Amino acid sequence: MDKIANIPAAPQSATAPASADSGTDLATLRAEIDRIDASMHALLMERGQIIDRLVAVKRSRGAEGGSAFRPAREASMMRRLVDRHRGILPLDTVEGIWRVIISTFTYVQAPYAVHADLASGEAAMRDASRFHFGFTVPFIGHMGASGVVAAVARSRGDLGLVPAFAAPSAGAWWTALEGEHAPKVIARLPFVERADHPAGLPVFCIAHPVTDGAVTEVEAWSLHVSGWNAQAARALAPLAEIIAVPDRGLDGAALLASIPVGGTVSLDAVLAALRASGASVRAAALVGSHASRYTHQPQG
Ligand SMILES: O=C(O)C(=O)C[C@]1(C(=O)O)C=C[C@@H](O)C=C1
Repeated sequence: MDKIANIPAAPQSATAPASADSGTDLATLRAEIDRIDASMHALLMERGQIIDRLVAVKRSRGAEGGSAFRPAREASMMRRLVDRHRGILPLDTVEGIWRVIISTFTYVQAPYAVHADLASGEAAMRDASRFHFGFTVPFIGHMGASGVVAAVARSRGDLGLVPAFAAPSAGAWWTALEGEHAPKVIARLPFVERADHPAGLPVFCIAHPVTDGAVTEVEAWSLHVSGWNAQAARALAPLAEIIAVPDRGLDGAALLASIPVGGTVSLDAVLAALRASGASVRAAALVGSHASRYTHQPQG
């Protein structure tokens, strides 16, 4: 390993743009590419050694088993990566490479599977899962969000992916996250959004709650509302992102409300707006949290 890592630095001339008449021949440039590839590979292997040490430190601190996925850390890494990226390599590629690196190093720390709800369309969900978690992590499809939540609940450290929008037949799947020991929303993907994201399906990532490394920039609240009406829906729209499905038992609706923490709108403001529009809130339960949605603004 040390031998491989010991790669001579690039000569200054090699980093300058080459023109056809610069005298630099193809063989020299290919030697540079080989040197860089070997260097990147060595760095990945070195990253693996650091992960070994990180696992030892986590164990010595009594980290519980389960998933090694740390959403706060990953959100911050992905934001920094896309913000510093420059050059001709497409951002989608850079992001995809790092998603595979991080997710696979998460997997080698503690194997996990990704359970995905395919009911709203398999292709986009499969793309999202493979983009964010790579091909080494097993992918298990389910026809419906409730199967995903149940599989995650049964597992030690598996992740679940459910569309983060009102999917026609999904029902109020988030109510299964209400119990104290139930899985919770721990992330919303993609970490970095943009209009033409190659795996841009918005998904909630569900897992047994992480005690360290959780991110609470946006809270996900399950609300049971009776007297749900069009005025209530209009009143909430500017306050919070809402998924609402009819709840016939209550003559109302079950809502999943995503409310930014420390912002201008609080849960109380959402509840007050519901009451002011004639609805009444029967129950409210925190069913998880995730990082703020982060939109990448392309340079230039
Ligand atoms: O930082 C950690 O706790 C890690 O486990 C390392 C690492 C990574 O490969 O960079 C892997 C998994 C986590 O989700 C975050 C980051």
